[in-house]
Amino acid sequence: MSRRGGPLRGAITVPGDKSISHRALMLAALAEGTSRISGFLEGEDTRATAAVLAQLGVIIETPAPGERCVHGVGLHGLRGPSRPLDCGNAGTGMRLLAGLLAGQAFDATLVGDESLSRRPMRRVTEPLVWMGARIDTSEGLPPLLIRGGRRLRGIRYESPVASAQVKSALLLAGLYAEGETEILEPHPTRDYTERMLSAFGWPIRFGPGQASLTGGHVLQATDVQVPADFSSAAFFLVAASLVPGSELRLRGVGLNPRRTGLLLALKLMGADIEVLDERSSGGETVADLCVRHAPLHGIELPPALVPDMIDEFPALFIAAAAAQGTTVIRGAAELRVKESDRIASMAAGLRGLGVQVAETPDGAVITGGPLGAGTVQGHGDHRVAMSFAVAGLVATGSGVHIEDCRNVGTSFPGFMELANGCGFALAGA
Ligand SMILES: O=C(O)C1=C[C@@H](OP(=O)(O)O)[C@@H](O)[C@H](O)C1
Ligand SMILES: C=C(OP(=O)(O)O)C(=O)O
Repeated sequence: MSRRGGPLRGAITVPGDKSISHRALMLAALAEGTSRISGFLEGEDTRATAAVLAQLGVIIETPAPGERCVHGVGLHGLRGPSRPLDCGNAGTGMRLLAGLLAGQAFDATLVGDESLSRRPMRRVTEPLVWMGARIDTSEGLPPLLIRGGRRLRGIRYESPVASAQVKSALLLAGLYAEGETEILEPHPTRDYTERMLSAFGWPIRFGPGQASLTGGHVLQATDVQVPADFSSAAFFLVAASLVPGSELRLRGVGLNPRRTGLLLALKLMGADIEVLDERSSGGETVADLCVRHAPLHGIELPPALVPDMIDEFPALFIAAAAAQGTTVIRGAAELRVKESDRIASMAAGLRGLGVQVAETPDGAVITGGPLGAGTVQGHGDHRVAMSFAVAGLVATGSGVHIEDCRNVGTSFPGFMELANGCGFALAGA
């Protein structure tokens, strides 16, 4: 249940970046030597990836919360698992591991929860098969049975979908392939895999929308400092923009340009967000973000921003609903194949709060106005649930009751405590 609270004030640090945490574990596992990861996201998704790697014989210690010490086994040191490997709710975990496992000597099966079991995997299995992998699926959905002992060869792949998960899966398979693996994207996506491969000493060429590497090198252990996750910061950027009197500082947020589309979108809507103390940490730009309340107005979202804010749409839907005027979102059909169909989930929830939303196949038209009280479905989707927690801050009357919101810990453990600590009024069931 989320109700109107006080203005949002203070300085907070949201948990570590999910994308970087998954990748750090995987590359550290395949490296020679011991890598230390700090700022690691203690979320269910990234812990599932750690558990999968442990099942493959990698020793991963937890010296303290948010820290991991990974004893790398080298590129060919993983051990075949005796049971299916459970990726939980994590699309990133399953798709990247599919690439990593395609080049192993053993068979492995990747499984996931109910939501992950509905998500499309053909986008990775098809190009992996072109590289020589053998993967059995039913209708392109999990589980994925990945056969070992295959000889992979590099391919040049023009991906039809702007997806860092597809790109990363192929790059990980490319570590095991003969010759060059090259991926071209229709729109540049987050380049964490490329940057991290380079930090682990693997030669790689990459630029916006393109990455290539050859097999036959070695990953050398290194330490990884994970910045705070922009996608988790996003809920607070919207919340503090909406609640009068708010002034909130978000510390050490990762500002990879392929992640910060929401910052630009909110600024176009009139938000007051200052980027302070910009610095470099572990090869990524991080900064503090200071957000103050400001009246927001609707916009036509530039479609070019879509891939740079793909996980922030649920939060944007709330900003648009509380803004003055109409917001038009196009070119975001990918939202339909996330943890839930995020266009449908957000539209249905907002309509339940009295907001006018017209769904389109690849977006929505949202007419801003007052938000009423009501019950909404979280659809077991962490970002949908947290977005409606933000909606509760500006809803009238008894606030917003959110059902099916148990897995917020997928990406944001401790959300409720952190949010209540800076002015939210969230209560558990
Ligand atoms: O590579 C990654 O870490 C991610 C890529 C994006 O997915 P797609 O590759 O499907 O766009 C994003 O939605 C997901 O949360 C994390
Ligand atoms: C889509 C997301 O993650 P994943 O694809 O890893 O499940 C997300 O965190 O919003």
